[in-house]
Amino acid sequence: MRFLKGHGTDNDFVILPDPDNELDLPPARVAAVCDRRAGIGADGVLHVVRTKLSQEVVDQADRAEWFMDYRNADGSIAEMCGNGVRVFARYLVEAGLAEPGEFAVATRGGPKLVRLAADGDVTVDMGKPVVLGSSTTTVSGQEYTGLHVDMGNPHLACVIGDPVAHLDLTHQPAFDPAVFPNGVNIELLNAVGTHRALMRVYERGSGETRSCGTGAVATAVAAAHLAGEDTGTWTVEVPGGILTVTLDERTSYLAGPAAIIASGELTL
Ligand SMILES: N[C@@H](CCC[C@H](N)C(=O)O)C(=O)O
Repeated sequence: MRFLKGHGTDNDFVILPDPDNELDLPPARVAAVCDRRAGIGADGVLHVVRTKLSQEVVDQADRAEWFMDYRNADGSIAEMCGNGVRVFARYLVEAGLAEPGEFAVATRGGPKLVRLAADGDVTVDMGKPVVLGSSTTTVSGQEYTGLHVDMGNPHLACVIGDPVAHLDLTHQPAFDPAVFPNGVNIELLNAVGTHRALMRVYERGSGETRSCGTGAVATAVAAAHLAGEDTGTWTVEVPGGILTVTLDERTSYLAGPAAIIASGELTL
């Protein structure tokens, strides 16, 4: 079957076009595709399906023609992926499946409005982040406290004093399963200067990745909280590049580059 490969600030995805929702994608198959040695290699899969043909999101069919059925690298299902939806939008336009400009994409976290700019950036309206309190994580024996932020998917965003560049994120950081029964994406960040943060992330279902869009918004929320602010624009620097997050009274926006870099045939 045909596949494409794309990324947004090095958060990389295998795109599987399947308009009629005919593909069987058990976790082991997704994990095989995402394997960086024996497969194509990716942080996740963007399964492209017509919204009206997916029972899960058929109620969004009047808003969005296409459903981003997102899977993590281990094959688990996630509600939302901020970089994924930006790459998904880029794919739809390049494939002639959507008109350039503004349109909605169906996700398990609800329909997301995306906008493609002439400079190559893709912006997505991520909705209003929901802060649900605080919790802790432990990385290499060091405990950090952060904000529990719901972006459709769960996040724990911790502003820390230690330089994020020095953290060892090769292992799953510990977290409280009573707070996060379905797992959590963990962002560690340094707030630097005005409205700028350096972020690293350990993603649920994928391990450390070089970027995470929902995580960048959670990071901006945590940095804003630290500064005693609710609104504004934050630059979030991740190992894979730079994302821009805007928080306003009603919603949040995530902006950054998104590219399709390869296509081919895959033997599943
Ligand atoms: N990289 C994504 C988030 C992907 C899903 C996440 N791992 C989860 O399980 O919630 C992003 O850009 O937001």
